[in-house]
Amino acid sequence: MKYIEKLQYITHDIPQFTHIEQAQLACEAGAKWIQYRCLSKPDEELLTDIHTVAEICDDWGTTLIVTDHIHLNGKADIQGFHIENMDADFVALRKLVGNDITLGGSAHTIENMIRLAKEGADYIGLGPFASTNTKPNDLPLLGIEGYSTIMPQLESLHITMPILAVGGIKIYDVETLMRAGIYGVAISEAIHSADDFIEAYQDFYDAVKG
Ligand SMILES: Cc1ncc(COP(=O)(O)OP(=O)(O)O)c(N)n1
Ligand SMILES: Cc1nc(C(=O)O)sc1CCOP(=O)(O)O
Ligand SMILES: [Mg+2]
Repeated sequence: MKYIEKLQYITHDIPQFTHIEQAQLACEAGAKWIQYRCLSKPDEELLTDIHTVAEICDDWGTTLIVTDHIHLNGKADIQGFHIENMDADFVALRKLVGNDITLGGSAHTIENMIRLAKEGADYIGLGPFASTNTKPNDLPLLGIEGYSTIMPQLESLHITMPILAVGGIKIYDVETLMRAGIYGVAISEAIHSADDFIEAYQDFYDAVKG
């Protein structure tokens, strides 16, 4: 099983910080895992951004995951991809990228999770926990009840891969989520919209590590 970090910072298109600035701030705060999530730029601009983010991550010993854009594999120093498409064929994706690249998938239900586990994803982002401005969607919110129901079901199915909660998580939610048995959390807004980015990241870090 690959090592997966418990706190993942997801970059976002926001006016106050570029993706590169977010990566720099997160690394300065101690981030060991960054997911570069930019769905608005053409490949050439993406690669320019990603090369710089990869250099920052390399300097700080931070893992760089890119959301989607798996066709960029091999074109920059990227350690893995988080695939948004719930119907993606992870067996085919694994064949494409090989075993060394981390592949994460999104899930909303236990059925999604069983399929991702069978198809060899390395971790699962399970959400949305609560409503979020980062990715508004119509999906039912899982809330703490959702995680408390799903985690024991996974255990009884002997699915042991890391499960990260995602979507609208605030600092005061982390302790209860960890108690529900999740492995970690993936956060964007509560960090990038905080008065102090670095302090907010570090508060999440402390909460996740317990
Ligand atoms: C760790 C992690 N978990 C979940 C997501 C969000 O995935 P999803 O909502 O499927 O992605 P988008 O459609 O919003 O791109 C994530 N990015 N990371
Ligand atoms: C990319 C993404 N998708 C989500 C979903 O729930 O589908 S949450 C998310 C980003 C993280 O959320 P936040 O900014 O609220 O921490
Ligand atoms: Mg999605």
